[in-house]
Amino acid sequence: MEGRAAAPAAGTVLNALATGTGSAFAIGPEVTATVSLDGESVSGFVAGVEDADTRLVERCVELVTAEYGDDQGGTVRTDSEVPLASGLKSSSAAANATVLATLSALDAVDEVSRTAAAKLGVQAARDTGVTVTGAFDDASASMLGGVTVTDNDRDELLHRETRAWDVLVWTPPEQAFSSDAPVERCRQIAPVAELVADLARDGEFKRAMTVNGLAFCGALGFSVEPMLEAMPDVAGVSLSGTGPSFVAVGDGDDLAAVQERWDDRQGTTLLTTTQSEGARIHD
Ligand SMILES: Nc1ncnc2c1ncn2[C@@H]1O[C@H](COP(=O)(O)OP(=O)(O)O)[C@@H](O)[C@H]1O
Ligand SMILES: O=C(O)C1=C[C@@H](OP(=O)(O)O)[C@@H](O)[C@H](O)C1
Repeated sequence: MEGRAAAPAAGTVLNALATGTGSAFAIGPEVTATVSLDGESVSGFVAGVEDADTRLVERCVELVTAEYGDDQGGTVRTDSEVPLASGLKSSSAAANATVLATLSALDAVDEVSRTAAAKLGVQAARDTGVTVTGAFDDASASMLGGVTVTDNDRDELLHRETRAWDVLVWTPPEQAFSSDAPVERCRQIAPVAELVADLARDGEFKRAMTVNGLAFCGALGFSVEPMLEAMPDVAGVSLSGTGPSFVAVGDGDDLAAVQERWDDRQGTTLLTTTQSEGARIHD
């Protein structure tokens, strides 16, 4: 009994740590999960990462086999095109891919809606402490594709649209785990987050993410310089999640100008696009 599925990474429009309302958009790079249900306990592996914390994906397999199978164990392996803990929602993508791969291994894909599958991944993230709010914003964007706005306190989808943007990502050579984020400092910028949520619900995603980025750089102690370097050329740029990556959206020519500046920084830049199809199961 084997299943494989892939789910896209995502960038941030609104970080949910201030108010519980969040917004994110799916992007090209993916996390692929391969699940084999051939044992009693569940063991996880992350390709290329020796000491990775595999509890999230192991918990995803446990939750799915408990609800839709017979508590089977086995192995889950993830292959990620984005670095872990860099603000690009690898945790949500890994959880979504693992939930779908496990459902596929059980031949139970048609029994579960995509939204319900994303919520199982959110539950696994809460159970293993890798999230603050549950991050249904990131999970829904990765599972459904497009741009989503969610209430993470109720795990409710408030709004979803698709956008065809080019996307530039800069990832510095550091990690920032969301579970270590200074939540109280984020709550102090709640009035700004409410304004960003209003813009996002109206589909004004670019302006929303730029206001989000300026506010969350302040709350989380990141420099706003990468944003200032992008703002002459693009309307949408933000710190992604709790960092350290930044994302800028627009069209290719404008992003090329930003990429030249961000290429002078340490780390890597990646030019990709928005992704509107969401997670997919491999045959
Ligand atoms: N590809 C992956 N495979 C398995 N677990 C993963 C993967 N990516 C992330 N995770 C889990 O998520 C945690 C990082 O989550 P988080 O700090 O929210 O970062 P991100 O912004 O990348 O989602 C990791 O410590 C690990 O438990
Ligand atoms: O743990 C959480 O509840 C969240 C973590 C952040 O994302 P990252 O995991 O990318 O830092 C944030 O953007 C999201 O809205 C909520």
